[in-house]
Amino acid sequence: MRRPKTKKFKLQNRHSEEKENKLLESWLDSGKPNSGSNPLSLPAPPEKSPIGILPDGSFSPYSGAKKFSQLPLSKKTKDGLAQAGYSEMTAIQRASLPHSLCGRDILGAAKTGSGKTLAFIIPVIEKLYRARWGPEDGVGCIIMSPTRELAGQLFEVLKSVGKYHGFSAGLLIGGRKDVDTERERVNELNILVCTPGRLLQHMDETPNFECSQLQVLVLDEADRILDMKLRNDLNAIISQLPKYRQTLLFSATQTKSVQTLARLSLKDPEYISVHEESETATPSRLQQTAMVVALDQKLDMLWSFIKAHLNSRILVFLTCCKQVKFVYEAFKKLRPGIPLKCLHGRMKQDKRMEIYSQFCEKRSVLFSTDVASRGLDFNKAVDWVVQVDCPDDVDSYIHRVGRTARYMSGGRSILFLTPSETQMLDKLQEKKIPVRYIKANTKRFQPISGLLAALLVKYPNLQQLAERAFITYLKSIHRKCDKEALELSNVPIDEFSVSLGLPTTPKVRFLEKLKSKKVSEKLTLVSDSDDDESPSEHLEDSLGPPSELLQGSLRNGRSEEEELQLEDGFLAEKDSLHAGEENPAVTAIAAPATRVLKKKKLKINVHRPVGTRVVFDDEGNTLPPLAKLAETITGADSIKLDKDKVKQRYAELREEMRVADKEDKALDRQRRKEKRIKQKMKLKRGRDGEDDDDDGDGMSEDDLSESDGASRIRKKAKVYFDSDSDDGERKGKDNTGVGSVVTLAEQEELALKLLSSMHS
Ligand SMILES: Nc1ncnc2c1ncn2[C@@H]1O[C@H](COP(=O)(O)OP(=O)(O)OP(=O)(O)O)[C@@H](O)[C@H]1O
Repeated sequence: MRRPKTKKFKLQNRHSEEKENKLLESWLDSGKPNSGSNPLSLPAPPEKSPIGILPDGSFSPYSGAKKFSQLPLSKKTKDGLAQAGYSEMTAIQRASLPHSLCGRDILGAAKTGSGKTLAFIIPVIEKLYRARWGPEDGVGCIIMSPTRELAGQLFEVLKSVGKYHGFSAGLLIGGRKDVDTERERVNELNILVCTPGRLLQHMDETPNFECSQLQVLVLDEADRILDMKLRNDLNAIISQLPKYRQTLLFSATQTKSVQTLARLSLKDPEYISVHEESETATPSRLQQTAMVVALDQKLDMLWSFIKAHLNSRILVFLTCCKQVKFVYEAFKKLRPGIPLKCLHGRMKQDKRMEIYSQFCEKRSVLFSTDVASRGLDFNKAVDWVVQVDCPDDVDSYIHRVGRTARYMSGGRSILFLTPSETQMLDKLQEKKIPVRYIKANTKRFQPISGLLAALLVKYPNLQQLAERAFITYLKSIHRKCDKEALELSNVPIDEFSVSLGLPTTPKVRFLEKLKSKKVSEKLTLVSDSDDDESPSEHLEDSLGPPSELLQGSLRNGRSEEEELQLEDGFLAEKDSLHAGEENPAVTAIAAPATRVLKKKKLKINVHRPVGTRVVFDDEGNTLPPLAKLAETITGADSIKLDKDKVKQRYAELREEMRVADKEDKALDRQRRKEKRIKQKMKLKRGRDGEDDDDDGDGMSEDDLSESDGASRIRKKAKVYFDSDSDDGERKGKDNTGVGSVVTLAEQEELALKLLSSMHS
């Protein structure tokens, strides 16, 4: 019943909109303001605006406009913009708004933090306003984002700029439980801000949900939404949208692939890339640095970095959720002196949103996966972006570092690269990304592998996290190696495991399979060719570290290295740059191949010492004795760990364990004694024909453990005072004259122990 009315209404709307668009286009095409009647009383363009040239060669009277107030926008939008504090336009807004307001399809590209959000929010609001869109018209616009946090952020901008308009807008993102409430309301919404998955869920499951009247489709971070991972979702969504619509695509790394864009059926899109001629592809106020850090020193370096920047807001990127979880939990226990937070895709949505807003508000360190790499604004207040693991590609790098130096503010970034990842620097250079090569200040380098090892002994859960982080990281490296034709055998696996504090290198099934596959391939080759070389030589070749490859991938020409002196002094000074002494990065650059071999040898010595007792864990893995573990950490590591500290920590740990063991034994003795006494009492009562309720109040042992401390002491005391004592223990009489098996001092000690166990 509602549809025909809506359609009629829509036709009228379209008619008036087309008229208005014609008017605007005539302005744009003629280069002169239209002096004729204006149905929406759009303001005339500024009289003395410098005339700009549009990509199609025509003049635009608005391209010279610098302020939003100079654009033909509705008063409500202008008020919303003014209220939110936006007056001057940024480059991408200046360049794209004259086109998008005319209803053209846009492919917008501009650096991170340059204001692309307003470049699509304004035309969306204006389009619906001019079409006099109402609740009965249903969904008029869809704004899609690849992540939930970004969708939330876009929704906030839409709310603030569109606050004087009467449109209904909704945020549809996964991880929210109120799908049913969404279902009831989704048809009444005019603007949907969503992630592809949730939108598709509504398209599939919500009765009567349709977008047949859609006017504008916006893809923020378009290249990400169009890439392979979200490909199927997007295709399914597009198939349910009308072809007659305006499409706006924005990203800092815009795709120009015709094949990709063909799926969106764009109509003569305007490609607007405002920074294409710019000297750099990243914001000019962003200071970017990179340093070579061996894989097994990354956590040490990260810890040292955090300790040196306790007054900064730091965003740390790691490859996977498991790494984020482990590093967050481990660092939290080590207490660096700054609040720590973590964000990854496996967290509950409410928690994710909470962390996101907390990080916007407070100085802290946020460990995150790439879920925070795109679009997030974090209140423009991130001081440092630290990439502990090399990003997958240059585009990912651009988006990650783009979380700082946004709009007018400055920012810094640092990228840790292992010796085999240094080719990334060349790729960045090719794409006009100025990264300075620096070194760490060795004086501020604080190794933590020993502390992590101690933590893992103390907290078994943390050990599990470490193992998972270890395996997942290797998997991610394996995937990368596949892509970039690198050898996984270059990765110092044992050293990496030790650096996470793991007592033994966990078994990695896929690695073992890979190794056996390689060995069998080699053996087949040997048997095929009538070669004189022994198979064992081949075997060694295939398993040994191909050090040449590692060396070959290193950058030479160290004279080109630049160093950055920062006031915090974390980064190295020039002298130490060339000294190559204690700096782990220097060691890694100078002789990576020999170092790996040396460490391999050491490792073998540590794990298979002749004549040493081999200890096995529950799963049959060999465990080095604790002393040997210390050797592994202190002796094998070329980064000169603080041996004394490690030893001292182990001594402390041993002492703690000794005390705990003593207490356990004492408790166990007492329990056994107690049991014997109870048994005797039972026997005695049985003999006397009494009820066998030994406490007299009907409480079981379990009840006893649940009851409050005072009654526990009373009950225990009762047992001792009432019992006979013929078990060979020292006998005594208390002043009540009742027979007792323990002395007063023992009773006091027992009571104290019970109290302390109760508190712990
Ligand atoms: N015209 C403007 N005047 C003042 N501040 C602005 C203006 N436009 C945008 N900003 C501010 O600039 C910051 C970055 O804007 P926005 O998030 O839109 O950047 P972006 O280009 O979309 O970045 P990314 O590529 O990372 O998604 C925001 O804090 C926003 O409030």
